[in-house]
Amino acid sequence: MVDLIPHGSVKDGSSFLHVMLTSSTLSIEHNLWILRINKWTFVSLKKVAVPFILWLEDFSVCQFAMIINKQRPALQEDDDLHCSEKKMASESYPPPFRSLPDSTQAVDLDDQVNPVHDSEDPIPLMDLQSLKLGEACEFWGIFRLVNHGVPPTLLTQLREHAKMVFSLPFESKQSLITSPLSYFWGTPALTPSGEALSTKGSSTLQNINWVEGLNVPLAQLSQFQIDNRIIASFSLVLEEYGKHLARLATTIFDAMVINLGLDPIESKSHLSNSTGIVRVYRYPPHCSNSSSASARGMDVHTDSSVLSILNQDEVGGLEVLKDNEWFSVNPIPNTLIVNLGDMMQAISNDKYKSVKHRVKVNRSKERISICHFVFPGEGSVIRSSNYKPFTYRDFQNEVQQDIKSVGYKIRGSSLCMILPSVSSSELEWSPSVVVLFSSSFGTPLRKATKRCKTSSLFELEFESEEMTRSTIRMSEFVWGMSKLNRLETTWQKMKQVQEKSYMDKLISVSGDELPDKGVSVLRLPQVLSAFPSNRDGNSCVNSGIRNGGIRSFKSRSKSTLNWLPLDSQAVYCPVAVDEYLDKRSNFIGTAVRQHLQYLEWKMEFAIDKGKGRHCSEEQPFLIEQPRESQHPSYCPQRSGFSCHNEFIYRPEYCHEAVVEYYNHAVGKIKKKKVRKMRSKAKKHLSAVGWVFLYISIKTRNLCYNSPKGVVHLTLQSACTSCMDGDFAERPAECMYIIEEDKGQPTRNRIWSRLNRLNFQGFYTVLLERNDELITVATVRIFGDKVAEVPLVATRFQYRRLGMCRILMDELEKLLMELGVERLVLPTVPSVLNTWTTSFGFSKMTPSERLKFVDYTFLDFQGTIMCQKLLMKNAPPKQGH
Ligand SMILES: O=C(O)CCC(=O)C(=O)O
Ligand SMILES: [Fe+2]
Repeated sequence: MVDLIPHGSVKDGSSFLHVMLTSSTLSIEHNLWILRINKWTFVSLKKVAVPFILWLEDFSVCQFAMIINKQRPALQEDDDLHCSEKKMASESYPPPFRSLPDSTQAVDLDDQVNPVHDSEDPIPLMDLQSLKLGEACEFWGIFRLVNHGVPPTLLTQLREHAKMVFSLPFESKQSLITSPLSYFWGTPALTPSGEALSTKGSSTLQNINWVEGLNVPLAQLSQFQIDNRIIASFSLVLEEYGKHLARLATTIFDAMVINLGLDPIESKSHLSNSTGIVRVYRYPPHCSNSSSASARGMDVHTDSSVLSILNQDEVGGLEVLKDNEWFSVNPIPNTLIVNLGDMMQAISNDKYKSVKHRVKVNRSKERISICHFVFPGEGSVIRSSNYKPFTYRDFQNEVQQDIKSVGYKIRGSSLCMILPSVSSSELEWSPSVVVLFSSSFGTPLRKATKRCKTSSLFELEFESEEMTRSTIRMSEFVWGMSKLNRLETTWQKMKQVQEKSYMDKLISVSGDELPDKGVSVLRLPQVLSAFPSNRDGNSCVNSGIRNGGIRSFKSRSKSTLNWLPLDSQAVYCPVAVDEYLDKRSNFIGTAVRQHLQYLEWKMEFAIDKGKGRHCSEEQPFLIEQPRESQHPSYCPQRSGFSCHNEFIYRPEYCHEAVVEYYNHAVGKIKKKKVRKMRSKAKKHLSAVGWVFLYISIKTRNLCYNSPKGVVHLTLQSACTSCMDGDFAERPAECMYIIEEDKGQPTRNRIWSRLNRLNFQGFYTVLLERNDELITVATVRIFGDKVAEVPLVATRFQYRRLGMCRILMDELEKLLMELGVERLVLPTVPSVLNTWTTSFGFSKMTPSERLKFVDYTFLDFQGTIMCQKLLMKNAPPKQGH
């Protein structure tokens, strides 16, 4: 059945708007919201005004929403929605992840055995502007970063994009995600070309990691043309993100070099941002049960990187090991997690710690995380007294060997890492109390013959000819053991070997040395007790690390008042200063104070008079001090102004502000509202990629640079340009619509002066079966000359079943009955063929398009206009 529901039939005074949105920040599940809208279970604009996209491989890029001010859907329907969303999400998972057991029955056995401290957040907190790294790096190997300067909108946007990419059907992800990106699942262990290793051909899911991911080598992103629109737009956001993260990595690394007293010149090559890789992960929900209790999001590991910087969503699951205890790294909005990798440990000569961590999957919610890794530059040799000189490539080769043989990385087996540069003759050896066997060192190890009295080194005897003897550090010894324990076959082998009395004893060490507590290890405490307690050089006392970033100042007052330092928190928030100035108030709010504190202003107050005063060394009172170093990635090459003049606004999406400010410019708004609007409009411009530069710091006059680099000298001109600019110029999510006033139907307001943003006259065509919506299209008829169908969408589960054809056939019949000559629609290039070969459309030539220049068709950037003549087959007209 096809219903034609005219939007105009809504008579309650509610305004309605069709919103075409070309951005892709919402996940595909929002499809359902739209469908529900068309079922007249309306949602408020707030729910749907966020940009979204529907990607329909069969047809076209379709984006739409109809906004009507009505009640929220009933609760029951919400549940239904949740179920279908779940089902749909499940179809996007790799097949082994699709069964979603009942979460209420799940018992996490692991938790009982291996308790995790998650009541509070013990992870050291660090302010990028005043990094106090020592304790965090030495004892934790991980810290939480605040004041990092990455816009919160970018962090969220990235995760939303990621969600959408992961929501694509599993098969599409496999075929669409191509070089330089790669898609993997079941393991985070990849080859250098980004291919997953261990899930292939794996018959057992026992050791599978409950994760799927994208591997993104950042430096290559801009060199490849990505055809798929969702992935292409995701890669643009990733590029933007990568620039911020490169800035963070450099700042943190430089601070570490200073903290470690290393030579900054020599250390430079130990971190190369061109090596930056982003891994985007989705952890589907999973309930541990008896058959798959071992399934984890990610097994215990250390990162091979110099630094890893993590952006995680609100679900949580990351845990780190410290002093033999697991701690949850709780999700805290707008903070990033920095963890140190193996390379940093080596560079620091083991002073800093490459932290062991793992990810637990949530029972009912999927988790998104985005991890950025940086490595030493190609050929950069790491030299330190604990290790033989090696390059990252050497290390990586060893890691690849591990992955090939056992499916995961064993840090200690990397030979270049384990061979200390000290010569054996310098050490004082005693006979070893242990003898072990392991094939995990690449070459069969026969026994450990001697143990060093003064350090945790063993001398080993190998069975191979080319390497007969070597030394090994205790930790590597243990890693080797753990590796052994993970391999059932080796266990067998080991037993045989034992029987052959190749080994005298097996040893074990305490759990913190092992990558996984669950592995079975023979415990011989008496052997253990023979080892020195500092066997890994890592013994430490629990460190309660202080928050960084807050500088306290001594009073320099010469007045008779008793001036005391004001110790407020330092928070980067320039817009607070701007707002303060806009209001021209004498009241300095907390946010301003925090920002000034951040800029290292002197902050004092006098108790007896209840006064406060703020001044910086060089600047007069409350003059904003732009700091180039904070946001180098914002530094636009695109304008003639130098970037130290840049003024950074806290981005806040609010299209309405721009519209309002524009309306003010054309004289429609009262003056007193203007100040507030101005600041909001600027925030919005900032959120959609505009950059502000001071023309003169003294007068605080700004100029406004559009994302394409066009400079505007007034905010009015910037707002007008932002509203009226090309789709190409304007970021996609910038569609200037207005939200209904709360609960009150308001005037129908169309916010653009442009015809092509006129959304009146649309009809929604629905294909339903048994009250279930299958396909929808949006159609607008321009008299009998032409009709347009800018949007067609079929629900996931009904795709590729010819449903769109049924709807289009019915629609065409209907249009023909109405005497409409021609039907046009915009299509993305990749599905042009479908429309032309299966649906009888043809590409419109430029001259044909010109004939319709007065018709305000909705067409989207990157789409091709197609047309189909209807009247040639039209049945004779019936009298109306
Ligand atoms: O997803 C996470 O939270 C951590 C990922 C991780 O540890 C890794 O990619 O190495
Ligand atoms: Fe990791």
